[in-house]
Amino acid sequence: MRHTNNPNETTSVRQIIPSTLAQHRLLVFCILLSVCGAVLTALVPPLVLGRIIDTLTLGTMPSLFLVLLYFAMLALTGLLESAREGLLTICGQQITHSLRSRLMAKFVRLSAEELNRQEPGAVVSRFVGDVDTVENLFTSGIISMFADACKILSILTLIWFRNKGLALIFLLLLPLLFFFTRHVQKNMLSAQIENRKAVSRASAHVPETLHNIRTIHTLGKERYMEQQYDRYIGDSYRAMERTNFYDAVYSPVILILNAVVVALVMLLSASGNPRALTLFGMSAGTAVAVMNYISQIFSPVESLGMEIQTIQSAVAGIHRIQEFFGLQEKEPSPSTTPDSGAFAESGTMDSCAGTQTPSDAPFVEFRDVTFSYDDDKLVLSHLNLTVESGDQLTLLGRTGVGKSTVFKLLLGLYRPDSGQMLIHGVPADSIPEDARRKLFGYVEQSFHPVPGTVREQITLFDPSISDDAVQKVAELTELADTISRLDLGYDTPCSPELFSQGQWQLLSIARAAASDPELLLLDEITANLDAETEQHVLRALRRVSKNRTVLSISHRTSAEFGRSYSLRS
Ligand SMILES: Nc1ncnc2c1ncn2[C@@H]1O[C@H](COP(=O)(O)OP(=O)(O)OP(=O)(O)O)[C@@H](O)[C@H]1O
Repeated sequence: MRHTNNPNETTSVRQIIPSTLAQHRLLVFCILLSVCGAVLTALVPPLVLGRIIDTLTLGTMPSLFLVLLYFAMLALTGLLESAREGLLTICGQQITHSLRSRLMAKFVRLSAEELNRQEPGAVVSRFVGDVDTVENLFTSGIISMFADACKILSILTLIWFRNKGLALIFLLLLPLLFFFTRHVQKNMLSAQIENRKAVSRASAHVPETLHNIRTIHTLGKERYMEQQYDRYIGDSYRAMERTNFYDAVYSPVILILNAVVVALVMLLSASGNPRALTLFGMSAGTAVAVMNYISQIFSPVESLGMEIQTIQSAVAGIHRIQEFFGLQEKEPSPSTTPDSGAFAESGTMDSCAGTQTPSDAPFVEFRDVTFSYDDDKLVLSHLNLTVESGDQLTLLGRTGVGKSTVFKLLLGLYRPDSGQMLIHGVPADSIPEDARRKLFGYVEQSFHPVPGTVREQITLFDPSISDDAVQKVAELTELADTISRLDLGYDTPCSPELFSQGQWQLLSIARAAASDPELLLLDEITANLDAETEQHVLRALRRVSKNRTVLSISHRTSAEFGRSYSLRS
């Protein structure tokens, strides 16, 4: 079933973009003003220049006003064009910000099943590549296309009033020029994509060769690896050649076309033929203005091709982002679930002692739980297990029997197919997010650092965890001395070489204990440690686990913690 936790949260690109633009009306107005202003002011200088030339050809001096007007209009056009670019960039950034915020809001609401199905690379490309294509839609897509279309139309209109013959030539020529430009751009793009693929294959080939150097020597595959590398480099070279060819051909073709059109119009206007003169006749000043317009009209036609490309990529990007917004979310908010009871009121476990939760309910109870990830593969069958407050229990069992699955059900990531998974008598999956951090402390096989300082590894940026609490857990885990010996103590930025593997695992325990959780979940935490470090970690763990409920997972045959429970398939 697909649903959204917050029904007011917009999850449609087609709504996010207009609502972002509506929030920045002044910005949008300024963009439109600068776009239209730049198009109109760019038309004036050639006209003024034409007038100056006409005045000069009559043997009189042009007025200072005309000369100043010419330069002022050139400057104004430049100013408006740079303002347009700047404002478009700001607008694109606003849209990028809105899209990424909504994508992140969606990401944290995704269900565990959906997260499992997602390729990490594909998710990252939604946030980065696809959002960038939507930003480009505004910075170099729709608005630029509108500006270029206005420019072409206004130049054509002006030429029509100045030289109908030239306007007719352009009406015939521009579609041909447009299709030629698109042809060149498409071929260049496909050559560039081929080149990028070939370069990335060649780049990957080098570390792969170094990584497998012993196997290559052992199997005598040096020649084969060399040939592969040559092939990738050859592909890249051929693709580059194609790009260079089109690049080299396009500009001369446009310049020659420009020159041919100018020459044709000049020849016809100077031919003296009365028929030709009705279409092409013009004064010297108009000739200068027209030549100016001819050179101006080619560049927007060239840009139009790229803008179409940008819009096509943005449409594909919007489609992919929309797909992401359609992914399955977690079950509805617990505040709407009647049996989430006391958890929903304050979001903490303290309230569980209240009258709404049955006082005799065990801390953790698997009540006849049956669970499978897919319909055909049963992982847990009719599991009955009770953990009382203060209990310390180790789950034992061979690999694949479902020990980690028990934790996932307990953390409320999945729902049992049948039976009930209860915490203090409340279904685990209906416990609010903020109550979970107070309720569970989770220690995994290895430490997963977050970017930040040593303190932030422990607090996970939770402002409610005080410096005293950080110090206390560091002492409990015997890390306090090690941390105080660091240059910046708790404020030392974290890097892999800062601690040994055992110390990282101690930091993991400190992190789990920092929020003073009621239940500690330990997932084979000593699996990667040597015997001595293991004893060290277990000692720290015993101190942290005092007066706490602990549920641990172990591959071993005997329990590291309290009593044991053997899971069987
Ligand atoms: N996300 C998932 N989607 C589908 N099947 C899964 C998923 N996670 C685990 N499984 C399957 O469920 C079964 C139990 O896995 P689980 O990780 O709970 O076992 P385990 O007892 O913790 O194993 P180990 O001790 O090796 O970590 C396995 O057969 C595994 O392939």
